[in-house]
Amino acid sequence: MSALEAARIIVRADGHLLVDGVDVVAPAGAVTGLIGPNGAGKSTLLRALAAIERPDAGAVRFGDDDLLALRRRDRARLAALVEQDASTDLPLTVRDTVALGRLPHQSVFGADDAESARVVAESLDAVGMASFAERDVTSLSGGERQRVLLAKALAQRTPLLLLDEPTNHLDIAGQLGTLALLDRLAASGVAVLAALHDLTLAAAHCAQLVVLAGGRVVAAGPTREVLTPDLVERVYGVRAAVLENPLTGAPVVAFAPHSTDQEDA
Ligand SMILES: Nc1ncnc2c1ncn2[C@@H]1O[C@H](COP(=O)(O)OP(=O)(O)OP(=O)(O)O)[C@@H](O)[C@H]1O
Repeated sequence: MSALEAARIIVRADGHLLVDGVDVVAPAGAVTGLIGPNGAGKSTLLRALAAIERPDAGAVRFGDDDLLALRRRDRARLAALVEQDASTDLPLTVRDTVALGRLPHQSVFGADDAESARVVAESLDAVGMASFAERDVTSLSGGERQRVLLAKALAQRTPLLLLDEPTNHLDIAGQLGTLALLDRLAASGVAVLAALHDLTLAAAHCAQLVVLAGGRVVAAGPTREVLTPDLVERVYGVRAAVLENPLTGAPVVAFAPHSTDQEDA
């Protein structure tokens, strides 16, 4: 099984250094969390890893493949990116939107239509959107749209899945369902790298974390080692305690409100 291995990634825009020499490893069979404050560079990094916007320097490998050197179609068979709040302005049905994820696998002769239809149906089912298949995608709520975009990435059937805030807009059941789905994909051998804001969700589902701040990796490694009160205070400027979820034993992050921060210190 292959791992995503990105080294010394640099992204500049308009004279600003947005990603500054970042190394990331995301192994197959695990969900790796990418965390960090607003503006840390998470989305920029994910877009660079997927070569949506090519990095100015650095290497992105998946197993034996150099992702930056591959043709777009070949890369799209290896890596899928679910972008944050990606627009779904095309007036397509939900089914046809998800079917776009099959394009990298389709021959010009269209001989795999039945297979594609099956994968699209399975992908919609996996995100609980099967009953929306004929709806116009522009009529969906934010959370429904988010699920459809995830289904489109699932339909790509890639061994590497990159996700930018996949729980955005989702209610708590949707958030837990999405993370459970990522767990299942990882268990089937997929390498999953997900930018997440909710530290408790990240702690419960990610075997390892990469912490980004100011375009740099400030910590990386096994979640229980990385996610400490000190790290949270250093990176987010918020006082925190890492507790144990009484239902699961997983870490739960509790925060001190900003207003009492100084008095209690
Ligand atoms: N063209 C640009 N010129 C200058 N700065 C930019 C440009 N594009 C993005 N940025 C800045 O780069 C930084 C990283 O943005 P990015 O969207 O990658 O952060 P993020 O970690 O995903 O944040 P969030 O958690 O808010 O989604 C931000 O401060 C953003 O304002």
